[in-house]
Amino acid sequence: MNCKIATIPGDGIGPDIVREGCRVLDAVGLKFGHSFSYTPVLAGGAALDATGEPLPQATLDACLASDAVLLGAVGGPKWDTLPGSKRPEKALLGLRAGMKVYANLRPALMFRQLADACPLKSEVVGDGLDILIVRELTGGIYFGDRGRNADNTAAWDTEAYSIPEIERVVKIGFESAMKRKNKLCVVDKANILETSRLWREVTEAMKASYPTVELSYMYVDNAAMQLVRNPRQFDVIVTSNMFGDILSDEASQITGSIGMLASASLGDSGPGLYEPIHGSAPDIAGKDLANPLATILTCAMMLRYSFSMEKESAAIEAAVEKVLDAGWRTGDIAGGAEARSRLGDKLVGTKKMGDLVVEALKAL
Ligand SMILES: NC(=O)c1ccc[n+]([C@@H]2O[C@H](COP(=O)([O-])OP(=O)(O)OC[C@H]3O[C@@H](n4cnc5c(N)ncnc54)[C@H](O)[C@@H]3O)[C@@H](O)[C@H]2O)c1
Ligand SMILES: CC(C)[C@H](C(=O)O)[C@@H](O)C(=O)O
Ligand SMILES: [Mg+2]
Repeated sequence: MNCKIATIPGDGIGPDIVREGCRVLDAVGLKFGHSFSYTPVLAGGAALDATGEPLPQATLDACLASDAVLLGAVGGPKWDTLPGSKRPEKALLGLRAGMKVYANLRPALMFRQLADACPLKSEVVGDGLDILIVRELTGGIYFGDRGRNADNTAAWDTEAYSIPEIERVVKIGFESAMKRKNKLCVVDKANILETSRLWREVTEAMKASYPTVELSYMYVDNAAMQLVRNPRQFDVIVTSNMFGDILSDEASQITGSIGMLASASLGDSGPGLYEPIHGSAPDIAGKDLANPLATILTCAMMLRYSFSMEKESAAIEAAVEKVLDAGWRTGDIAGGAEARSRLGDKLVGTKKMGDLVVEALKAL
C-alpha cells in the first residue's frame, strides 16, 4: 500500500519526535512491503515565522489532500505574547476544524514496565491501567463566541454544543466501549452547565441502542479526583473539548509520563490527524531529551485507524514493549533519582530511543 502522509513537525521538540515517528514508519514499510511518502508542511510558530500566519491555507490544503496527517507539537514562549488569532495554537484549532476531526481518541495506557514511573501506589494501579478518553475536538468553549468589552475590562469565552455535535461523539464513546470493557462514563458539569445537561439528555436518548454498555455520569471535579483515587474504575470516558484536554494530561501522569500518550483525531471521512497529546516542551527542546514514544505510538494509531494495518500497528506496539522490557528509558520515564542512577547507559535520548524501536521492529 502507498500512503501519503502530511507531516507537521511544528515547534520545540516537534521536529525531533516527528523524525523518529517517520523512521519507525519507514521500518514498518520495509518489513511489511508498504511505502509511506511524507509531505512536510508548516504550522504553528514555524509557519508564523515563515509566512506570518499560524496555519497557511497551503498547509490545510496539503493535509486535506493526504491520507493522514502526523503532527508533532506547536507553540512556545517566542510566540506567547501574540494576540489569540496569531498564536501558534490557533493552527491546531484550524486544522482540527478544517479537517472536521471531531473525535479525539486519547488512550491512557500504562505499560507494565513503567509501573515505577507511576506516582500512585501499586495497590491503586494494580496490574496496569487502560483508559480511553474520547474528547470532543471541534466544539465547545474552544470554538464558541469569545471577546472583550469596549474598555477591555471584561472578557468571555462561550461553551456551546448542538445535539448533532454531541450525538456523533457520544456514539464514538458507546462504540469504543463495545470494543473494550463495555463501560462508558460521560464526564460533565451537569450540576451547573446547560451544555452538560444537553449532553446527558442526548446520551439518555441514545443508550437504548447500546444495551450491553454500562453507562454512568460523573461530574468533572469528581472525575479528576477519582482518576487519582481509583483510576481502574474507568474504561471509556467521553467528554467535552476542554474537560478532555485537562483529564487526558492528568491520566497521562498516572501512566508514567505525558511522553507516552498517543492520540488519533477522526471525523466521518477524510484523513485523520495524529498527534501525541503533549506539547512542544520548550524546557527540553533541542536537547535530545524528549521521549519520542508518544509519537511512535501515535504512528501505530495512524496505521490502525487510517490504513487498517492492524498487524503493522501491533508490531510497533510490540517493538516499544521490547525496548521497555530491555530496560531502556528516556528521562521522563526513568523514575526517581535512585532508579535513574541505576539506569547507567540505558538512560537514552530522543534519537537513541528511536533507533532502539527501529531495531526492535526489524528483529520481531
Ligand atoms: N498538540 C500541541 O501542539 C500542543 C499540546 C499541548 C501544548 N502545546 C503547546 O506547547 C507549549 C508548552 O506547553 P506546556 O509546557 O504546557 O506542555 P508540554 O506538554 O509541552 O510540557 C509539559 C511538561 O511535560 C514535558 N514533556 C512534554 N512532552 C514530553 C516528551 N515527549 N518527553 C519528555 N517530556 C515531555 C515537558 O518537558 C514539560 O515539563 C505551549 O506553547 C502549548 O500551547 C501544544
Ligand atoms: C495547545 C492546545 C491548544 C491543545 C488543546 O488544548 O487542545 C493541547 O493542549 C492539546 O492537548 O492538544
Ligand atoms: Mg492538552
